[in-house]
Amino acid sequence: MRAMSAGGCSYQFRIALLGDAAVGKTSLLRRYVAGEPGAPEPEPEPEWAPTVGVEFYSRKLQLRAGPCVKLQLWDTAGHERFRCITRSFYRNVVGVLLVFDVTNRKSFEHICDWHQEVMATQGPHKVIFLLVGHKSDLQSTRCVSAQEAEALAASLGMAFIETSAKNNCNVDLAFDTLADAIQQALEQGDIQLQEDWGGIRLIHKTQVPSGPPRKQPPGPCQC
Ligand SMILES: Nc1nc2c(ncn2[C@@H]2O[C@H](COP(=O)(O)OP(=O)(O)OP(=O)(O)O)[C@@H](O)[C@H]2O)c(=O)[nH]1
Repeated sequence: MRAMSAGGCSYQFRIALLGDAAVGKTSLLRRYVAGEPGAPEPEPEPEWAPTVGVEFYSRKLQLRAGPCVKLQLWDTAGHERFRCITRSFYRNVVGVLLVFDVTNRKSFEHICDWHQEVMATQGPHKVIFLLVGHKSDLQSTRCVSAQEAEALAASLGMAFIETSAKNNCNVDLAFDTLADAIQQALEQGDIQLQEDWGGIRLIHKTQVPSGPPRKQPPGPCQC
């Protein structure tokens, strides 16, 4: 199925960011949301405060394949004490960014546990994952190489991207890549729209051709 719309969005994709506490999930999301054309000036960076439960963000995105989608973005707390709250959200997402900090080996080692958590609670719907190695600006204290992260991503059947909220490196690329993969899975029938599932929602049914697809991104930065 393929729906298109003139001005509004065709679909809403619900996406969650998961990973250990303090890996940078909130910073990555805030950077992404602040990058939307016409978005208000970002608030000054607050002192670091852990996320409590789940916080919600959204951004519109013109997909490479044509349609405009609304991404509903769920920022989950990484701390164990919020796990029973965050776990209840996994069933209703179509995409997950699994985030670790390239300077924190434990956060990388816990990626399989995060993946397993989602797989165990996801229900009948397919979830598209992306592995994100965050804080790539901190090269001198890095302790997870891109090669090992790529190998892990390949073994789990997902792509891998390194990002930095501080340098604004690959932030848009990470979300674009995940959204494009979801759209592709939808077009190929690997994911289906279902009334009782909030992972993907059809929000415009008008069959009016959409505008031109967005320009190709310049490619990943090498930070
Ligand atoms: N150097 C560097 N620091 C970052 C980056 N992104 C986030 N940080 C810092 O990492 C710390 C944790 O960031 P958060 O975004 O709050 O982490 P989180 O994963 O949302 O944490 P929880 O809400 O506890 O799960 C903060 O001090 C941020 O300033 C980055 O790209 N580079």
